[in-house]
Amino acid sequence: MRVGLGFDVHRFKAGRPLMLGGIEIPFEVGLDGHSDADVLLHAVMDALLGAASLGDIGDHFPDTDEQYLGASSVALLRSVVDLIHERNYRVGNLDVMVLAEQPKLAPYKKDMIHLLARELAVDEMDVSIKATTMERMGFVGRKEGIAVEAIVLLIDSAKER
Ligand SMILES: Nc1ccn([C@@H]2O[C@H](COP(=O)(O)O)[C@@H](O)[C@H]2O)c(=O)n1
Ligand SMILES: C[C@@]1(CO)OP(=O)(O)OP(=O)(O)OC[C@H]1O
Repeated sequence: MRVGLGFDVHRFKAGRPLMLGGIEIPFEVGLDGHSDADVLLHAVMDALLGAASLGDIGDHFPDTDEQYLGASSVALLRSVVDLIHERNYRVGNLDVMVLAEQPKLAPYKKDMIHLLARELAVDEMDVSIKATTMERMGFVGRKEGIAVEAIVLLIDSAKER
């Protein structure tokens, strides 16, 4: 078994949709980024890549490459999951912590869990998404952006046979 840690931060930006966990969330601003800026999926990808010692998302999808301009993070996640499966790993479980003063994410967690379970090929019980404010402290507390931490367990399928 191998464990991986992911962390990402994106700044709020007006005029963009807010993509989080593959879901478009109704909110007054979105997040800035080269891709669709789905900070939650970015942290999940880094956790998966980290668990497999495959670098980070910047190594795989450089923000200097035009092909990733406006890219769907769900599409990027699919290629990361393919890499993981090619190396005979399967996901054991995923735990995500979203740090966001706004918006309230509770109504959207079920949809995010459904999407992540489908993309990671695991049961919904193996995906956990939690959210917290920063009690108005720091950049999250000032509503400048959203930060996400993710931790994932990979299981070596070859060793299970
Ligand atoms: N963006 C957020 C932040 C928090 N929640 C939910 O509210 C609970 C209380 O948050 P505190 O930061 O005040 O402890 C938290 O446990 C989450 O259930 C949320 O949905 N979206
Ligand atoms: C996803 C990529 C590539 O489009 O761009 P961003 O959306 O800016 O995201 P970030 O987490 O800053 O870094 C990874 C990038 O290479």
